[in-house]
Amino acid sequence: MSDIIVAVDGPAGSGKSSVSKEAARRLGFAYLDTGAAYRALAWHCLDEGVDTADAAAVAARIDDFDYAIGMEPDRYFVRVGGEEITADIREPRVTAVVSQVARVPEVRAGLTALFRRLVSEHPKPGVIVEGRDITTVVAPDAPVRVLLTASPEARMSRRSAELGSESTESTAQQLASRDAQDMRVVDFMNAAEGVTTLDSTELDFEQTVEALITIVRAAPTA
Ligand SMILES: Nc1ncnc2c1ncn2[C@@H]1O[C@H](COP(=O)(O)OP(=O)(O)O)[C@@H](O)[C@H]1O
Ligand SMILES: Nc1ccn([C@@H]2O[C@H](COP(=O)(O)OP(=O)(O)O)[C@@H](O)[C@H]2O)c(=O)n1
Repeated sequence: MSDIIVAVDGPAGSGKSSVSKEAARRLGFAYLDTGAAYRALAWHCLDEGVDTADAAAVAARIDDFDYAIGMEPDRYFVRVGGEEITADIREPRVTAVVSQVARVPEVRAGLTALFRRLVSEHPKPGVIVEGRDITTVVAPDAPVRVLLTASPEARMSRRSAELGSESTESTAQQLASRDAQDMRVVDFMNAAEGVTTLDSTELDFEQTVEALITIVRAAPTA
């Protein structure tokens, strides 16, 4: 059982994955990227020829979804049915349909149960769990809950720098449209009661990691 659960939510490109992974590494904690599971299920649907716009067809895939994820910050991997798909789930064709998969209630219920099991089974002294609904749905009782934000301009320029090849304009459009679709399901733009907002717009990567670690260390149970 992980003692300290650190819940981190925020919009696309705010730095959730990279900052959470590095903070977990320095704290000796595990790290759970929940977006990877939604991406992996979307990849699986595409692989099986399932129409991702068909909610019932997508929901039918959740019960036998054979998913594995690395929660060691230095040994991150994603597998479905034993096949390693760590890089595949970041492909634009997956990113384009992941919000359709994530809006299906049966998918959210199934993956939420999976995340809670993974968090409870991990042997590290703590775990940082990042996504969109961790502070509100997956782990609302976590002793540390953070909303990681950044201005739309900062998020878009970070994401387009990361993707390199695509034009900044199309990256910005895709990011904004995915956030808008995701916001219909769960609010990750406004901090829920008791959630600390960490705005990284004016912080570099190192400063953001340090700020998150400071919040974790200041928590009563940490
Ligand atoms: N504070 C920051 N300043 C500059 N770049 C950052 C900062 N935080 C994260 N990044 C970079 O921005 C990109 C997007 O971060 P990522 O962790 O993938 O975001 P998210 O998981 O929220 O979508 C990555 O290349 C990451 O290294
Ligand atoms: N807790 C979560 C995490 C991700 N998601 C969905 O999964 C998608 C991919 O999440 P991600 O964290 O990999 O996205 P990025 O912000 O890293 O691009 C999001 O666009 C949401 O549709 C979700 O619904 N709930």
